[in-house]
Amino acid sequence: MTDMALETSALGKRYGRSWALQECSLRLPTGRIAGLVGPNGAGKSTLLHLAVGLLRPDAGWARVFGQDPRDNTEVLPEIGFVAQDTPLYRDFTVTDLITLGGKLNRRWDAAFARDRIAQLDIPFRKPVGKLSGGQRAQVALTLAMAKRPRLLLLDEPVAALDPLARREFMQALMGVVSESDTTVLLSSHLVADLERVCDYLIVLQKAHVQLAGPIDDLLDEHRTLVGPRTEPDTLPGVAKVISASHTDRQSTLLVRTQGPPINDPSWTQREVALEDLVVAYLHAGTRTARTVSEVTA
Ligand SMILES: Nc1ncnc2c1ncn2[C@@H]1O[C@H](COP(=O)(O)OP(=O)(O)OP(=O)(O)O)[C@@H](O)[C@H]1O
Repeated sequence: MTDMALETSALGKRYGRSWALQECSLRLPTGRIAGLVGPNGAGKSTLLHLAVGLLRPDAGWARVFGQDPRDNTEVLPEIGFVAQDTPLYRDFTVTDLITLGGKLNRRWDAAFARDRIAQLDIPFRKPVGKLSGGQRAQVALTLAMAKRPRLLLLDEPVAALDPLARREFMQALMGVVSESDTTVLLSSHLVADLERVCDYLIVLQKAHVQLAGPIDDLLDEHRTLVGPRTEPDTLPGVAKVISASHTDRQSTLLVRTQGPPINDPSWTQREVALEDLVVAYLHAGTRTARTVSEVTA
């Protein structure tokens, strides 16, 4: 029995001559709520589709709870997936979809689905196509959860929602997850939303994983240093300079630390905000287009 909900090794997917995802090695432990962040075209949907077995890798492998989702249909009931734009049968009512879910899924908690839709005050008898975007997103999440999956993959579930609906959706997601032992991987462009609910982060840029790990560890391992203008190749206690900006007199560095604490008095140290960390790695990714960090479990 593995304690990894999702594990990939050198995973890659190519369209023609372009890699949509390349050399992706990740280990997402069970019980995490992980955010997958990256700009348009970074490879987020591709990774999620590979994880659910909807795409075949051109390199490497993906395993969900230790099994290849393409070869092992037994693992599919363990995975709930809500694709981008929450595609649902638009002429079906919520009641129809709950009934359909019962016919298509081995393990199906219709009572949970009905209770949650009633709590959210979403009409059961209206065609789904006539619901608001926020209501449709909630219906899609409810149906995915009614499957009682052990891994829930959500591709930009809040993209269509206004800020209030977004916040409500994220709170609902946290509530639902805290009542079960579901591992969640959700993609979004909005780091602030992810920060509120996620305890694990994966940053993708140009088909490559730039950074991955538990958010607390990532924040612990990085510092902003402000000091006299310099362009240092090495600094004691620094594994890597991720980003640097300079004025005439002063340099500001975002660094990944290593080993003993940095105690050079010429540098003032600050903790790093998650958004700044993500932005620094995305900029670093545009410069190198290669992985700049090993992936930590
Ligand atoms: N079916 C396809 N055929 C050809 N290229 C594709 C296909 N699907 C994705 N791509 C390309 O693969 C790359 C990664 O796309 P992907 O949809 O995974 O990115 P994403 O990070 O989810 O983007 P977004 O935030 O815009 O949804 C992009 O360059 C995209 O154009």
